Amino acid sequence: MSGAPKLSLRGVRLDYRRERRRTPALGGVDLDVAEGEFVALVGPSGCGKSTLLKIVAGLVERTGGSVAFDGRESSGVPAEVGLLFQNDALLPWRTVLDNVRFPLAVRGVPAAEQRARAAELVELVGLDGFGAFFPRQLSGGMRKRVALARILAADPDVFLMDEPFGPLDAQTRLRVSADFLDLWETVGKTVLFVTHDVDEAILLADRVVVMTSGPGRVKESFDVPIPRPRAVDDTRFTEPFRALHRRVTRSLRDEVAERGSRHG
Ligand SMILES: Nc1ncnc2c1ncn2[C@@H]1O[C@H](COP(=O)(O)OP(=O)(O)OP(=O)(O)O)[C@@H](O)[C@H]1O
Repeated sequence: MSGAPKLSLRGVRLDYRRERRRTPALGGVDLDVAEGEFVALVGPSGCGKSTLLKIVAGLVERTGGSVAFDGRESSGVPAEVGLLFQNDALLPWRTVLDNVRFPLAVRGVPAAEQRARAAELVELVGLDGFGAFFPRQLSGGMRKRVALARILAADPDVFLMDEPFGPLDAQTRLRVSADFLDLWETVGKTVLFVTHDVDEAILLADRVVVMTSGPGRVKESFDVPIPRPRAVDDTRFTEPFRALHRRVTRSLRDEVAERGSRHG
């Protein structure tokens, strides 16, 4: 092992072309994520969080800078990543089990093994008994769980998550986040997680990175001093949580205020 970070971004820039003008969306992002680290990215709306994730996923081509996994520069779609975006992207014509085993089939895992592993994962995410259901027969929270099981089946080195629990109602969101936290604490994979919810960022992450208003750059990084395993329900009422929440919120608020005065 090179000792390089699992994921390393240097000077990542992106300009969108809009009405023949170049609009900078990312203004040079530097960020390292260590192996097994969970980093939450927060920032003002439109600062380029989703764009950054898409660049790491190879879905959007950067205008400048570099993206490296384990010290190796990446271009195109990297094999290392698994995506979980707001849209759960389940295949509607496949059952829960068949959705979950899809990445295993793509990898050429023998059919019996696919079925056994998919059943195990479906149980792990709390959907035992729903394997033969189709996505349309499930609630939003259940579909998220299927998407989680599928990304666990794919077993990528780096999870890229863009407000994955965003569309859920508050209660379901809390439950799915708590379950995801349990799962993550077992698998310990590297995660880059975009959210606009400071509570969620602190509850889940090892580190919360605040971005500037667009064109986005890294503004500040806060270590989360809350031991694991964390109980989502209790953690929010602890003093370390509240103290960090204040600091992150202030950092974000200053950013929105600065943008207001720049544009005002
Ligand atoms: N396909 C596109 N073409 C042109 N401009 C785009 C495109 N996608 C995003 N943008 C612009 O790039 C900037 C960053 O967008 P992005 O969606 O990455 O921000 P975000 O921080 O994820 O926002 P939010 O928190 O509101 O989801 C915005 O100003 C947006 O209008």
